Amino acid sequence: MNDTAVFSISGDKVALRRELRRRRRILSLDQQKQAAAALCQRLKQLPEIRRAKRISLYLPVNGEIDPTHLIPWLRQRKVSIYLPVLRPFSTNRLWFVAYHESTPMVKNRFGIAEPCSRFAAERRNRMPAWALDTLIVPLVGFDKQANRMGMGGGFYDRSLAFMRYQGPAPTLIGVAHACQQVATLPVEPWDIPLDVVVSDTMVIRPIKTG
Ligand SMILES: Nc1nc2c(c(=O)[nH]1)N(C=O)[C@@H](CNc1ccc(C(=O)N[C@@H](CCC(=O)O)C(=O)O)cc1)CN2
Ligand SMILES: Nc1ncnc2c1ncn2[C@@H]1O[C@H](COP(=O)(O)OP(=O)(O)OP(=O)(O)O)[C@@H](O)[C@H]1O
Repeated sequence: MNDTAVFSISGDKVALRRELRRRRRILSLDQQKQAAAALCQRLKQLPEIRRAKRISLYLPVNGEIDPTHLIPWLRQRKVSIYLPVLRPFSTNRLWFVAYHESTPMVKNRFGIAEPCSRFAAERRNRMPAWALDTLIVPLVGFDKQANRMGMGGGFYDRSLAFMRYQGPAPTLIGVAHACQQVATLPVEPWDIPLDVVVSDTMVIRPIKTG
């Protein structure tokens, strides 16, 4: 199962990322659908989701596990939903922009749908990350300590760097397919730790030390 341990020992993040992205991309439509349903079942049970009033999630691409089944449920519960938007004039940082039924959408430079720039530019349509209750973060890989690997742009790490300091902080929930688990991932100094990882088959919380 964890046949990629060899990659993490060698520290070859680029090769590991490529392999993990391949794994999720080759899942069949049926496997994708089942995984999304199982993921959302688990997410709905989590206290960090049930008590949240402001949540960010993402629109999946290229085999990413799909958290959007949560949307009707969240809307029913009057939870405000936000999407990550590539922040203009800023290196690899995100804005979190309101996602209503009527939010005008465009594709960003990675081909991911996001609220259009005119909508996102209006401050009233955005929420600073510290004011969100919970972020659902897309993972490329994770390990049993809930360490994460993302797309490699450092978007989430940069946008959440404020969490190193005292102050209000959202709960971070990483999500991925079970096949994206590896034995151990290298932890980088800039990595912001997740509170929990949820896949279609399990919920992993890091063992707290210190
Ligand atoms: N669905 C989704 N939305 C998201 C993220 C994500 O991981 N998933 N992000 C999380 O950070 C941000 C976008 N980050 C990204 C970082 C790198 C690449 C990337 O490397 N894409 C190409 C390169 C193609 C190109 O340059 O056009 C690739 O897939 O090889 C894509 C998105 C914000 N929105
Ligand atoms: N707070 C930060 N300030 C400046 N650079 C950062 C910060 N966080 C991460 N980076 C840079 O971003 C790059 C990508 O980091 P990494 O490989 O950990 O991405 P990732 O965590 O997989 O991506 P993402 O956060 O988008 O999911 C690294 O070169 C790193 O130096």
